[in-house]
Amino acid sequence: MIAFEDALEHVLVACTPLPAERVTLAEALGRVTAAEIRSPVDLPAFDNSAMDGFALCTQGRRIDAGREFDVHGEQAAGDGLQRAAGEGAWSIMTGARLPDGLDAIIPVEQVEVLDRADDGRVTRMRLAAAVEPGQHRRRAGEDVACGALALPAGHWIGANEVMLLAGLGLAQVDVARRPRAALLSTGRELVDDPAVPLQPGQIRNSSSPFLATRIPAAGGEIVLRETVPDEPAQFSAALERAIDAGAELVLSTGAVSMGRFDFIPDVLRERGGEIVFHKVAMRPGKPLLFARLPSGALCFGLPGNPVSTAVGLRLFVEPAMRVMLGLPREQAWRIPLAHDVGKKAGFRLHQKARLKLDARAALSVELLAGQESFRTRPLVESTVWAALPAEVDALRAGDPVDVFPLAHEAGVMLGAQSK
Ligand SMILES: Nc1nc2c(c(=O)[nH]1)N[C@H]1C(S)=C(S)[C@@H](COP(=O)(O)OP(=O)(O)OC[C@H]3O[C@@H](n4cnc5c(N)ncnc54)[C@H](O)[C@@H]3O)O[C@H]1N2
Ligand code: MOO
Repeated sequence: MIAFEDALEHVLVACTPLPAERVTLAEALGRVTAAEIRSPVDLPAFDNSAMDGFALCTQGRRIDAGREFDVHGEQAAGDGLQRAAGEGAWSIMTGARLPDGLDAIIPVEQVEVLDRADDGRVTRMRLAAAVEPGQHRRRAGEDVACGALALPAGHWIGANEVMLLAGLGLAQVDVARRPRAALLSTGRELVDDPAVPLQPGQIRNSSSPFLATRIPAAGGEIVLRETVPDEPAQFSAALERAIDAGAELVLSTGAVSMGRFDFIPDVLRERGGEIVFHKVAMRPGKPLLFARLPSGALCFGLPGNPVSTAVGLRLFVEPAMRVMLGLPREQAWRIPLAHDVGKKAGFRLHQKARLKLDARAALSVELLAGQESFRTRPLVESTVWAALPAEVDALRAGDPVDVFPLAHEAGVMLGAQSK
């Protein structure tokens, strides 16, 4: 049995970053930048107004309240080049290009209208407040200057990144290719089709839909998904189909423990696989197996209990995917325990947990009731995994523990994702 930290290290060193591919911006959500992206343009592209109001030329000096101006023109968002001549003001809308020669905007609420044309346009106004040079002007390139870093390499692309890249007019992005994963559920008790009634002793396959949901969300692509009975020959054939489908990650569930039908290690060895480790000093998920096939594919034998499968995915497979995607190594959050905990020394525990705020808004982590690995209901109350170190046999309220968000990509929200 290997320590969790050593096991994870074995997994991380076995992974290599994947090559880049070019995708459209519409396809870029949930991908990772393969190279830094520098802005090809100034954003905003031109000096423009932050307010609906009147644009003026201050000539670098404050203009006092009370001054009166003729209004010479009107500039709305979308209007093109205009040159302001003379002393006058221009009516201007938010986002409109500043006419050349003008540098400051006074909001419409801060003027007194003195005269209007027949069509309602203001033709003369008085300042009801002073105007500072450059006020309410948004300068070209003030958000992102041409040539400046828009996104670093190894950066997860979420909705905010899509907004930025769309604003820069980038139609395509170079991203890391998605790791290709095969999902092989083992167990003759499993029924995939919810329309098929269960026979005595059968259960629904809940882990396969879970993995099929998480893998694409985590940045991967599923190239094969099968359920095989407890037959080594059938598992071996499914493994071959996985390799033929180009799988770089093979995730199996079940059949890695001590039972008579726990054939995964033998089949992997028969196929020339190297078992890197089998059994980790952790709970749940102790029987976890990690192997490398001659094709280079990495095999994760996830233990069958659904929560063990989820822990194996989150704490081993997702970190592996991060290396393949070129993301930086994850750093656990350190959060104080909300209460005392007793445990047996020797095993690291990954506990269903949730973050909470006390009356003074201090953050702590609370372990949920129902930690057994067959209990899936508490997972829907959980927001994080809390890791209790192997060596300790008790922890006190307030002791900081490692905490992982349920999804690795959710760590983006704490700003930990950029190199
Ligand atoms: N004598 C021992 N027995 C067990 C040990 C042990 O050390 N000694 N370890 C236990 C632990 S820990 C776990 S975890 C399980 C892991 O067993 P396997 O990986 O071999 O998984 P199975 O036996 O095939 O299944 C375990 C359990 O999970 C259910 N299952 C399996 N696949 C699915 C699925 N896709 N969806 C929903 N549920 C699934 C399966 O029906 C079993 O109930 O072994 C312990 N035993
Ligand atoms: O992984 Mo096992 O769940 O520790 O029951």
